[in-house]
Amino acid sequence: MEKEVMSSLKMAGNILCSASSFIRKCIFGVLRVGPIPNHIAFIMDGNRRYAKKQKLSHDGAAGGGGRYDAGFWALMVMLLYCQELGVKYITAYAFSIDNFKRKPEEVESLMASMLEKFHLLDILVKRLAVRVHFAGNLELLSNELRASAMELTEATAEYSKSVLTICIAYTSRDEILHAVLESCEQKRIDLEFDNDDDNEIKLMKVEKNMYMAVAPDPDIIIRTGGENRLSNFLLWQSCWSHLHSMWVLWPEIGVWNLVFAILNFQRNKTYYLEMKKKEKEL
Ligand SMILES: CC(C)=CCC/C(C)=C/CC/C(C)=C/COP(=O)(O)OP(=O)(O)O
Repeated sequence: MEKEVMSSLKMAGNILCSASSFIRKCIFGVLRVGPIPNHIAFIMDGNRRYAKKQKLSHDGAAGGGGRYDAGFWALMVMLLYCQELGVKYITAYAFSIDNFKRKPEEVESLMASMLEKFHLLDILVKRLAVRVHFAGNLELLSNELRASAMELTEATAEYSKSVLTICIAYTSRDEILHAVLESCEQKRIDLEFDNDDDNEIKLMKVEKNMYMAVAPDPDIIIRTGGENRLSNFLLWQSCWSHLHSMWVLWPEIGVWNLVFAILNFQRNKTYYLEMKKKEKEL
């Protein structure tokens, strides 16, 4: 009897699974009629609130890193959906320089959790042909974590199906400062800069020194957790991005949230293009 119940349950599960993947494929097909973003960036907010809700360790004590497990898997699921949709670039704000100001035991457990996740990523991204890139001031990380990040970057350098950029020890102001200082240094040794360049060319040369230079500007920035701020994330790159904030906590983000964000982007883009066209006609 128990065996029969189990096999019926399994069968029901399979039917549900294939039905939901069929529905997802249909919805994605409809989405593809409109413009599909080339780059989506995520501000993954709400991990601690989720841990609290689930009564997971959220006080930074031993094992506190476990609270980011669900968040990590949510990112992997988003990566899969983006691949299926044809979104090539995915960027995740994993740890800001300001996060170093959290309680030391919390920072420590988060860093230990990151290291564990990098090992997992190493297996997952190779299967999915994803190139991993790290954006941020990696000098601020422990030697072990930095070495692991660099290994992952090198090991996936040849993949090109998608590009996953993990912003770690990152703030946008730090990135801009870094790019400007690098550019000044290049100008000092007269490497690339020409005083007669027009501003567009100068901007491009500064942009080349950004941590995010591997990716085009994001089309959509999705922030979970209900806040509407950019919190020092991609300030330079977001000047034409569609900002989409949602109340859902990051580990709870699902396919419908992504679909809704893309639909909003498509509506916004059509509106923006129409405005531009009208501007030209005037
Ligand atoms: C390898 C890799 C990319 C791993 C990703 C792991 C992950 C989900 C990191 C998020 C880290 C973080 C500080 C999120 C903000 O939520 P919060 O802690 O501020 O939560 P709150 O908004 O509820 O306070």
